[in-house]
Amino acid sequence: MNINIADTPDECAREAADWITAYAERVLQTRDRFTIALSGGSTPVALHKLLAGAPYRDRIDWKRVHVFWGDERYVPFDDEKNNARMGFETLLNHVDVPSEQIHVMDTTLPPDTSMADYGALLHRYFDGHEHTFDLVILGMGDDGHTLSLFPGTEVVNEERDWTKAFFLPQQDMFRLTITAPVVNNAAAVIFQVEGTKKADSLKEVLQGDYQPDKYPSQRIKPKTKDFVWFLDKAAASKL
Ligand SMILES: O=C1O[C@H](COP(=O)(O)O)[C@@H](O)[C@H](O)[C@H]1O
Repeated sequence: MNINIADTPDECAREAADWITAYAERVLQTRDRFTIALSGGSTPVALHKLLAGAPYRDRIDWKRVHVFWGDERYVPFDDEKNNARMGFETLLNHVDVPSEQIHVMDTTLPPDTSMADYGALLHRYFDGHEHTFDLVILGMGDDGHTLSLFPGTEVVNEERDWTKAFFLPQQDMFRLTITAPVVNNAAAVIFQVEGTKKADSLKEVLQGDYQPDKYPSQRIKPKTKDFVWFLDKAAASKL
């Protein structure tokens, strides 16, 4: 695991964009496709916008990229809280990924059906392969959640199923998510975490006792050496 600390959120996004671009170029030299899981929330916006513009956009062969999401809020696609909508507006509307290679978590189906379908899709893509995704991009909430693995929820401890849907009472909504086993078998994983409000949880996640029910990001322990935390100084201030 590597920890990269940038002075500002903009620098943090730029360093993550540099890393992702170099890594995607490297993977596509020897393989015909690049599979990536995007995160939601607000942190990835700056990163996406960088990847969608020069010089990054032109260094990645987007026609060979297959896009997935790590998690979704169960709201319609055009709702401002929808993670996939954000991914399209900030990145996918500006690069050349074939539409059949973009796999949103469907919020028009019942939540369990949507996640059963998504799990089946992931198994079709990755069964028989050494790794799952080539890259999973993760964020972390102020409370230490990642994906839709929230403190105190059963899904944090999921060992078998690759996807889950569940109702999150504190947000009064269903959540759709991939689970720790699929992330921990990815070829590369990065976290992007910014801001003072995340500093306390981040310290616990990285340096505290192992308490994944309280700090679900601790469940992410990929086998790969390509595991990088991109932090800004504010998020890293308590380390
Ligand atoms: O709800 C979510 O929150 C986390 C963190 O979001 P941020 O706004 O603090 O960057 C995000 O990683 C996750 O995908 C999203 O669904």
